[in-house]
Amino acid sequence: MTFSDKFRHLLQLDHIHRSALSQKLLQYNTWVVVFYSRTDVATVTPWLAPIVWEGTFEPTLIDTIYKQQNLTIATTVFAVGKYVRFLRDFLQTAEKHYFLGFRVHYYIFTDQPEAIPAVTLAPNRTLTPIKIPGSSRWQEITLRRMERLQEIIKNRLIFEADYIFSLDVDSKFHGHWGAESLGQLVGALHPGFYKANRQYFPYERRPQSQAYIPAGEGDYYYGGAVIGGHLEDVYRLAKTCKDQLDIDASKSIEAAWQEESHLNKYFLYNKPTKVLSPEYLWQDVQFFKPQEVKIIRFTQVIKNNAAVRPNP
Ligand SMILES: CC(=O)N[C@H]1[C@@H](OP(=O)(O)OP(=O)(O)OC[C@H]2O[C@@H](n3ccc(=O)[nH]c3=O)[C@H](O)[C@@H]2O)O[C@H](CO)[C@H](O)[C@@H]1O
Ligand SMILES: [Mn+2]
Repeated sequence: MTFSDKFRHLLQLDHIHRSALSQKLLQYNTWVVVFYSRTDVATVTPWLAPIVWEGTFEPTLIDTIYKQQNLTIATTVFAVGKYVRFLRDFLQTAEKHYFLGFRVHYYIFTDQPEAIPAVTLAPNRTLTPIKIPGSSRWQEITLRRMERLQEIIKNRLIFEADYIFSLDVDSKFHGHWGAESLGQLVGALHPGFYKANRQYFPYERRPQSQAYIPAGEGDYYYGGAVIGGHLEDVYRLAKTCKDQLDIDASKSIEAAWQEESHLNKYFLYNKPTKVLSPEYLWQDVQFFKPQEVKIIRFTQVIKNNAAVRPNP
């Protein structure tokens, strides 16, 4: 193909994409787009990453744009021991709200593949069970996710997906979660601390830990239940956190909130390019819904820790 052939080909492609898009893009009023904003919450970080709140974006528009790219969203979920009981609700509600119309590939890490419920998935959506050993400590299960995550991205997902989300299984979807959440590196504001002064963030405060964040530092407190982004970026995050967790383990120190503490340390020095508001990480225990939260999209269900965890 000569240069001019290639150029003509690109122009044709561009034309096809534009005409396919234009119909859908015209489906809403332009004034809505021009005035889309919120004044009651911060919608951008000091490093100009969007903070995704309801009312700051047009879901159909964003989904339409990203659908042109024919993306696959890998979604990794751990369900070890008694946590397999959360899978049915997680999957059933994900099929109602999560990346509808996109190719989604769930990877379920579990010690009991036979206990994965048969949930009907929409076309273009698949589920792969991955057998891993159980553990007698819940802390070990949650922090080992980083190791598994970097392994599976390197060995498998780079061939199978474009973006990844790692999500807690003790959760349910209640509202739209689509392409507005995509970005190079994505974190979610923990619902318990998004209005707190950073001196109250439960960062790891012991200098002996690799997750240590000194007083007077820190942007936000991110929840460990939602991590997302491009495969390469999440690989770097998972690999770094795994290495830091190993160093801590060799000194017999476990950070205050296990991998969540290391995640917060990582995000302090590697800023997310997009931040999800607590709409994307709510907790049913917080039954009071403040005014700024217009919609709850994904929430941690109430669980009896003593009944589901292998240890206190
Ligand atoms: C809302 C939020 O940000 N939650 C974080 C928080 O507590 P959580 O109370 O949400 O932690 P959790 O008990 O839900 O454990 C995190 C996840 O590990 C998996 N799991 C855990 C135990 C088990 O026996 N089997 C099993 O499969 C499962 O996918 C679960 O969703 O702190 C944890 C680390 O301490 C994680 O960072 C969680 O993401
Ligand atoms: Mn959880």
